[in-house]
Amino acid sequence: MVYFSWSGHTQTVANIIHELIGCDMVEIEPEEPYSDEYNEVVDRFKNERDNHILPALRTKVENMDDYDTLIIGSPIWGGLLSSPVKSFLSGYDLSGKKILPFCTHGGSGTAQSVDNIRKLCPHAEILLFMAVKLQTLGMK
Ligand SMILES: Cc1cc2nc3c(=O)[nH]c(=O)nc-3n(C[C@H](O)[C@H](O)[C@H](O)COP(=O)(O)O)c2cc1C
Repeated sequence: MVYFSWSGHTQTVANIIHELIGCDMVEIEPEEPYSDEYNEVVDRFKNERDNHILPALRTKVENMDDYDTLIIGSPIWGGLLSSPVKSFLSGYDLSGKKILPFCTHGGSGTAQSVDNIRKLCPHAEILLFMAVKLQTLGMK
């Protein structure tokens, strides 16, 4: 499983899945961390979105060939997959692998994130998608 989480919600869900199934788990970390300030994150995200910027990542999975199934967790940002998860998916050839995506969001559901994954991984098989609303986690 790989996931990115800015404010901890996606990490909470990742931890629950990890506890249930005991898979390998890797957190996607950008080389330049996102600010702790919400407004600054929104500005950076908009710049990345509008200029098609994929942030460089510190995280590398050297043995991707060892896995045939990938669980991918992302917050929804502006109706999209978060930029670091886009970066991650664009960095590997996931052809022939199974992808089980999940997202956390504040109300918009999966929005365009499944389409984002389809475009970035055109030859992967995308299975069940899970969307978790913050309120479900007891968060606001
Ligand atoms: C830059 C940014 C954009 C967001 N855009 C949306 C959105 O379009 N729809 C939505 O439901 N929630 C949106 N949210 C809320 C997050 O999806 C939600 O808080 C998510 O659970 C955060 O996950 P995290 O704590 O793992 O970072 C946005 C949050 C941020 C920081």
